[in-house]
Amino acid sequence: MDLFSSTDETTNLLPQDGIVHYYGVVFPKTEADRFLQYLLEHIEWKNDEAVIFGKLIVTKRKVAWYGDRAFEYTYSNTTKRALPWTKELLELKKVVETKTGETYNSCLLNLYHDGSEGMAWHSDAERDLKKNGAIGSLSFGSERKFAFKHKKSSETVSLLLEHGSLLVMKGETQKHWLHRLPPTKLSNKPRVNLTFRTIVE
Ligand SMILES: O=C(O)CCC(=O)C(=O)O
Ligand SMILES: [Fe+2]
Repeated sequence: MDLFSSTDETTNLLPQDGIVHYYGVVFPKTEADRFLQYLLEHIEWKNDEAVIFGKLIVTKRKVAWYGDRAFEYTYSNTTKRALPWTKELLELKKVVETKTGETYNSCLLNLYHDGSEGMAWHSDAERDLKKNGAIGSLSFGSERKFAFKHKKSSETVSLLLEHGSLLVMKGETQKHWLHRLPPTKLSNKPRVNLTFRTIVE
């Protein structure tokens, strides 16, 4: 047995101040291909908007938000309302809940059309999110690098998020670490990411 395999769910990728587990590929290729196609075609993709220094910024990356109820969720100074789950999203949620041993009541989806689109350093610790709640992240499509940076020491940890893979961030990860999806010249294909979260009211 490979003792330090990154797909071993007991291996914490962070050296301290948080917990990140990479489960590797959790869907067979044909199933992952089918989910990618479904997500590209049937999710209600919208341009992501942010208000930065009072200016409205519209990103190329597209987003969608689904949940148990029509939750309102605020980030980057804009408010979004969750859509009701689809059958397929509930199927994916079930897989993430079973594998991670956690429950979730909402999901933020991101569509990166190609490697020119990414997401800048941030942490997911908005007011609406459960404090230290687990975030389960599924990736479909183009394989992309994902990186963590410690807020104080600037230490970084990075990994590749494969087609059909699962990652979980939990404990104090959001409090102490930033994460990002760097843009890359290595990809000209789309990627869809789903982050399952817990919203508190
Ligand atoms: O695309 C990813 O893998 C990460 C997305 C992310 O960090 C987020 O939605 O907050
Ligand atoms: Fe994030």
